Formats: sequence, C-alpha cells, structure tokens
Amino acid sequence: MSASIVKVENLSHRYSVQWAIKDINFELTRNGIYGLLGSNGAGKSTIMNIICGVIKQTQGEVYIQGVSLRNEPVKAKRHIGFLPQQPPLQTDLTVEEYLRHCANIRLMKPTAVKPAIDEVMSKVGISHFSKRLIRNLSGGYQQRVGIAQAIIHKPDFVVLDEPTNGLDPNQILEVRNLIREIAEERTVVLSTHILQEVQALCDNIWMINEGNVVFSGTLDEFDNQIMPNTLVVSLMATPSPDALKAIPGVINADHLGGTRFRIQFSDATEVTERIVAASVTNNWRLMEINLEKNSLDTIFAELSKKRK
Ligand SMILES: Nc1ncnc2c1ncn2[C@@H]1O[C@H](COP(=O)(O)OP(=O)(O)OP(=O)(O)O)[C@@H](O)[C@H]1O
Repeated sequence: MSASIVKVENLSHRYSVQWAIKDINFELTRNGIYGLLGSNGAGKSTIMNIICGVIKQTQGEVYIQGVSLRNEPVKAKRHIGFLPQQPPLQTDLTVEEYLRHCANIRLMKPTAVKPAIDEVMSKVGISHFSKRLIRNLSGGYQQRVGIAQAIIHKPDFVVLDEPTNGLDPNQILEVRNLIREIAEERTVVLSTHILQEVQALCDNIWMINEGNVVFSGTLDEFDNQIMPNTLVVSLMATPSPDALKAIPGVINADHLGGTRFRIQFSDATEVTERIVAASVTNNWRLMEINLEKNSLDTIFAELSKKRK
C-alpha cells in the first residue's frame, strides 16, 4: 500500500452554532491534482484552512505525512504549502525580498534560502521580475508569486484555494499549466466553484455541498454522474406528453408550453434517434432537439439527493 500523504478523519467544524463542514474523511496517497468542488459557502475554504493549519477544527484529525496537525503543527506544516483565496502578498516588497521573507517564515536554513529563491522563481517563470515591486506585476504574475511562496520550502503537499479566480483567460491557462507542472512532483489539492476547472486539471474530485461530501471519485466517474439526461424538443404538431412517454428510453415528458417539451431519458444516443423516427412516423414536425447541459446547481442537487 502507498504511504499516506494526507489523512483527514471525521473532520467537522463550526464557527458558531451551525456546522460549516460535517464528518469529512479522505486519504491522499499519490501525487497529482485533487479537486475540491463546491458552490459558494459549501465549506471549501473551511476544509482548506483546517488542513493547512490556519484554523483549528472543532472535531476530527488531520495527519500530514503521518504527523498530527493538531499535536505537532510546526512539524506537520513543514510538509504543507498554501495559497489562500487572497494571496498573502506584501506588495511593497520586490519579488525576491518577499520570497526571502517567506523562506524565513518557513524556518528554512539560511544557506538554503538563496538557491531556493532562484529555483522557485525559475520554476514559476518570474526570474525576470525578481527586482520588481509586487504591486507593479499583473494579476497573473502576482498569482505566480503566490504559488512560489507556497512551494519555496519544497512541501510534498500543496493547497490552492481558487487559484485562477480573477484572472483573464490567458492568465488562467498559464496558471493551470504551472499547477500541472508543480503537481508532477507533489500532491496538490485545489478548490474551485468552476466545473471546467476541475475537468481541465484534476485526476480526482470531491464535491461538497452544505459541508458534506456528496461525491468522491475519478474524473471519469464524475463525468458519468453529470451526463445530461434531458432534451428539449419542439414539435409543431404538439403531441400529448403520453405519446412521447411511450417512446422506449423516455422516462418523462413535460409540456413547456407552445410546441416545446422537456424529455427526460435514460440513454441519449438511442433516444434521440427514436424521437426523430417517431416524429417522422407520426408527422409531429420536429423543429428543434437539444441536449440540456446540467448546471452545477442541478448536479449538486442531484448528487445531494443520491446521498440522502
Ligand atoms: N469566520 C466565519 N465565521 C462564521 N461563519 C463562517 C466563517 N467562515 C465561513 N463561515 C460559514 O461557513 C460556511 C462555509 O464557508 P466556506 O468559506 O468554507 O465556504 P466556501 O465553499 O469556501 O465558499 P466560498 O467559495 O464562498 O469561499 C458558510 O456558511 C460560511 O458562511
């Protein structure tokens, strides 16, 4: 069996009366990118802040490389790099000065600091801006500095909270490539509320809703869960919903008004052909047939229902 990099046991937290997260369990044993997907307020930042030792959990345990974050926080934190949602940048320092400050906070050996700064600046592609004040960098480059401070002490475990938030499309692609690179040699957990982000980056996913894990598995397993299962069709002859329900593979048909129907089905490829064929046979005069994409909210609702 592979060694445990991160283990989270029965993690629950409440800020005041209500539980923000409830009974979260997982174990990470491999390098790669793990995605934590949840809508705003689902509990992502709470989990990230706890597993990085920023806030102390109400209940449960977190182990990093087998070290208890509760009992030996300094030792455990040597293995952790964290980029919070608001990068902790000191914008009046130059990139190099700031990274030196971060290396000192991380209690790195004085002789190791300069080589580590040079290595990390090269890794994230900011060597040419080493003497520039951080406040004069673009958002994308500031985010690179944020990632640099998270990995300067060579942690095995890196947590990135919404790392592409607020970036433009080009910067998003660049930061995603950088995340892929840093995940080649370590375990990365990243949180996001953007479905495409986990689909673009992650090997494994947890989805959380209202503080509970409603899905955990591989990207393929996740994609199977979120396959669209409704079609909208427009039929000029407006048949009865019962006539549509009689088509094999159609689970339900709702009249949306006018000539339009929403059809729930069990298998997209076959049912589309059957609807087209039935329309020809019955002269329903098909004008439109569209697969409906599930919104993230629908997926959360579906997965939450399945879990209950
Ligand atoms: N410091 C706090 N005090 C009280 N309640 C809090 C605090 N921080 C978060 N919460 C509550 O805990 C719940 C989970 O919040 P959390 O910030 O972890 O969610 P999130 O998934 O990270 O959302 P977002 O993407 O909006 O940051 C929410 O109901 C939130 O209002």
